[in-house]
Amino acid sequence: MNPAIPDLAALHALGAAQQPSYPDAAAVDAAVARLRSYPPLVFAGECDRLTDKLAAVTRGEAFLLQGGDCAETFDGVTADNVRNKLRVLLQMAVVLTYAASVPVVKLGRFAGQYAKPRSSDFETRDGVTLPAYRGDAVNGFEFTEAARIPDPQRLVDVYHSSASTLNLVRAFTTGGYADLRQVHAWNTDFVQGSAVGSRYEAVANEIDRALTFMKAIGADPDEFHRVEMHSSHEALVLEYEHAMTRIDSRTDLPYDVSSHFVWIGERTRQLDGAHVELLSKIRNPIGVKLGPTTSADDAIALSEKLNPENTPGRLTFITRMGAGKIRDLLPPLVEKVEAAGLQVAWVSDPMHGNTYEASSGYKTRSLADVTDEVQGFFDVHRSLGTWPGGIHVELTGDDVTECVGGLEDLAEMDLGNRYESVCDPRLNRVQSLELAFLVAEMLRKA
Ligand SMILES: O=C[C@H](O)[C@H](O)COP(=O)(O)O
Ligand SMILES: C=C(OP(=O)(O)O)C(=O)O
Ligand SMILES: [Mn+2]
Repeated sequence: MNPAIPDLAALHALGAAQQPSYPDAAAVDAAVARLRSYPPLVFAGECDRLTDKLAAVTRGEAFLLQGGDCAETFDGVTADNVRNKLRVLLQMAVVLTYAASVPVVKLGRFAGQYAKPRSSDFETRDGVTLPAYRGDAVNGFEFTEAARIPDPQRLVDVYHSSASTLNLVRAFTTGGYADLRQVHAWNTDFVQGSAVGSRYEAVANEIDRALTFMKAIGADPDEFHRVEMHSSHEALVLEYEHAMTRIDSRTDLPYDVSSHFVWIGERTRQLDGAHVELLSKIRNPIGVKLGPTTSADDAIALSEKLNPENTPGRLTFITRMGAGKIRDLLPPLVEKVEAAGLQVAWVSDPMHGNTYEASSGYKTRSLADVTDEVQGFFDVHRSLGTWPGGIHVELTGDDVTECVGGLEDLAEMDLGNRYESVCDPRLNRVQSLELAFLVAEMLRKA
């Protein structure tokens, strides 16, 4: 390990929030040793490419679409599931690119998104209290004492599940599934019959015409054959991220090779804490979630520590204020960070500030709030003359019933029909596409 990277004990000594309490230290050491022996999941050069793309976002020349599950599960690593997630991201990207004529940087919240910070360490059901579920990386979702014990072997399973997911994503995105000439084929099943499905079909028809025109004037159709899709997750469990941090042979610099992009969550962004320390050492492009308690000084200090060279593309601030607060809280933050001359990409997470509990007990979000936060984000950036650089969304390619609202008018009483998330409520495919059309409209005006 590069001497610049503190060892795990030193990191833990800094204080690390939201970590599992493993009962068996020897088993942790064994899992970490196993992970250290595994090959990288991504190549450092790919991370650099993503940094370059995010530099374009920082300059206002591209838009970031980051999306996927709140929490991936090991059981969810199936061909259908991965394909459906990819498909909705491709459809959204097409809508955004076409309607706004802006390059869209595609970043999946997948192939590693297995660890969850929680607001409480415990969960109580029918008078029984057990440790909270912290993601498949840590413990089991099943509500039993045995399942909820943190098991470090799960970190090894995270590696293998991420490898399978990434392998399939790479196959789909380079092997023809993501070919722009497939733009109609992505519009299948339940989406096709929806209002937003027909709107998409109209865009797809126009893209067809544009492709035919380009072919006629001699453009190489293979240009449209592949798509670049990157992976990302929250860097939460120190053992995993530390074991996957390696020295790049080209540059002799450390990269977290578990994902192209990793971010620090709202609950772990303490300036002198372990997560900020570890991510300050790696060379990947990174993000930090900024919630409503973030002061401009906090954001500036984070930028100085995480991006001391002020490299464009290195740092993305993902704001998640809530629809009711964004118009008040975002302006002073953006103003001061920009006045300090800091190079950051500004991205909106319109999900995490808008979660509430429905009367049925389900955690949910309303598409109206989600849209309103994104609108507020665009309004603030427009008034300050800064670039609204992207969206970070929890979504799925399936027809789930987790968030309310949208053109299908999903109501709170529908939530039980198909609520499958093991953590936060995700937009379903129709809601995701609807959001893409709304954001495309905002982008066009921006
Ligand atoms: O996204 C994940 C977080 O763990 C989540 O927003 C917190 O949810 P909780 O309040 O259910 O723990
Ligand atoms: C936990 C998450 O977000 P935040 O850190 O912003 O609460 C998340 O992205 O799932
Ligand atoms: Mn979440």
